[in-house]
Amino acid sequence: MRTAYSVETVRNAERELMARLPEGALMQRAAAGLAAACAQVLARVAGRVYGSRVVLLVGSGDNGGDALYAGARLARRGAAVTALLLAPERAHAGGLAALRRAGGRVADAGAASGSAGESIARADLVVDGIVGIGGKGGLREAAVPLADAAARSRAAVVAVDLPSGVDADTGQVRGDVVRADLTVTFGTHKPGLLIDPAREYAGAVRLVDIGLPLPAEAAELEALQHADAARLLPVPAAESDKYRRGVVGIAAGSARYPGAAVLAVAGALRGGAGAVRYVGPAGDAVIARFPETLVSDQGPERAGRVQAWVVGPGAGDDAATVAQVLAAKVPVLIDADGLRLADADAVRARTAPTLMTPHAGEAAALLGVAREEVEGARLASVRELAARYGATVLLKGSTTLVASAKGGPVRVNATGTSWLATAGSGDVLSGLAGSLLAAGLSAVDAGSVAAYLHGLAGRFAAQGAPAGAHDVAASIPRAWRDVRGN
Ligand SMILES: NC(=O)C1=CN([C@@H]2O[C@H](COP(=O)(O)OP(=O)(O)OC[C@H]3O[C@@H](n4cnc5c(N)ncnc54)[C@H](OP(=O)(O)O)[C@@H]3O)[C@@H](O)[C@H]2O)[C@@H](O)CC1
Ligand SMILES: Nc1ncnc2c1ncn2[C@@H]1O[C@H](COP(=O)(O)OP(=O)(O)O)[C@@H](O)[C@H]1O
Ligand SMILES: [K+]
Repeated sequence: MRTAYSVETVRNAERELMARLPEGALMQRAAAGLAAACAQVLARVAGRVYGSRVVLLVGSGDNGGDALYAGARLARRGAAVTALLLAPERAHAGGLAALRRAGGRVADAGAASGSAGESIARADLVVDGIVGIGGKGGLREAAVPLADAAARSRAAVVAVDLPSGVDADTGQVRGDVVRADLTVTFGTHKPGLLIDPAREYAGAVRLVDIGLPLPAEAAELEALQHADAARLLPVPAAESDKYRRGVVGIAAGSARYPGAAVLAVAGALRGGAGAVRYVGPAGDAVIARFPETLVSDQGPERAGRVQAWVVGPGAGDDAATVAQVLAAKVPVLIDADGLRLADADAVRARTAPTLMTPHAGEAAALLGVAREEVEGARLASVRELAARYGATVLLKGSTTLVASAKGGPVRVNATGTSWLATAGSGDVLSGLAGSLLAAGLSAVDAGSVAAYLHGLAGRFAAQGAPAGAHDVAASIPRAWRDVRGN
């Protein structure tokens, strides 16, 4: 499991560790890891470190200190290193001395603004040490021209700890920020490195272990890795039969949107339940495509036993079906139209697990805010929804988040691809997650494993070219095999 911790937790761990270590030791660990990563980047973009041109953007805190010490290491290996100081009188004194000793140049970024831009334009590598976890808000005015010059330059940009200006704890981006090709982060991932919009500015992320003592239960975010997903996948045993594997009920589709039913069933059939029951007006379309589906034209109450329900994709205005499903004593996944039609009190009153799967627009409607507000503050939004509804909430998007009403770390999924932004792919996800619920996974596990498989399936289906939602569903088995290593 990959984890991310809040700035406050990182600071506490830093204090605890610093008390046991000689002064400056932590920063040296960070700088060593940073310099090694920079050397690899230089080998790629300039052929080698010796003779390459490196510009350090140095703010007034320890983030700038990391950049200066790493710059000193690169200078000792023969790189021409120039540090541009945003606040010369407050730049990290030890780092500055080390850089000078190693033969690096130092300039005042403000006084030399024209030549600062030129050195950035000619650089092979720009190291962004403007601000890290001590930052508030977007970049300050003085730093903006440096970030702009770095964005225009051909140089690779390596961010120290975080791309300067992003919010470490929330992933929010207010105003200007640095766009990095690589972020070298210390001790732990920060939430902003895993959640959009900030994640997008971090580029690839490399974690340098500096020995921070971080308690597992204090994590803000968790991201499943292959081994975690593999452990959670419901795999049938010799004594399994279709009922023991779980039956998932899909109450979806309408005369207007029969395709949503077909796609939800397509996802459900690949999710690990032993059987898929469909109720609703799109039975003919479902059977024509998937003859293995158990189709009923009765409502959910009379459809026969299921271990979990999915309700809502393409449901139109069928509030009665949503209400019937919510009254069921089994886990329920509510998606799409179902989110609009579900009575909030009925959701809160449920005793079996509930998993709601809104995209940002649907989440905004439920919260009564503008869509941009949800997109800019995804972590707070998903937590707020989970608390309001007393349910597990999976917020879809480029980084999908899954929050439990009980609190605890929020799961973040990073397997997706923007090719998944295609009509109907959310229907596939809801069927897939419903199937995992029926197979016995908790709501958080079902949601996060489904997002994990769905993201991988999207990659396999697309491989750099457009794919339809049915292609995504058809690639789910490949995602399973990939996760299980066979
Ligand atoms: N924690 C750890 O374990 C370890 C941490 N380490 C490193 O320390 C870093 C944290 O250092 P830090 O605490 O000195 O804060 P930092 O990020 O340099 O920023 C503070 C400075 O930025 C300024 N500033 C603020 N907002 C700004 C903005 N929007 N735009 C521009 N400037 C802004 C602010 O100015 P002020 O408000 O004081 O005027 C202040 O001077 C951390 O990210 C990591 O790199 C590693 O060395 C080893 C282990
Ligand atoms: N830019 C993106 N990057 C990665 N995944 C995305 C992106 N945009 C959308 N997705 C994923 O695609 C799916 C779209 O679902 P949804 O918005 O419900 O679409 P629909 O209602 O058409 O099925 C979700 O799983 C979402 O997480
Ligand atoms: K930075």
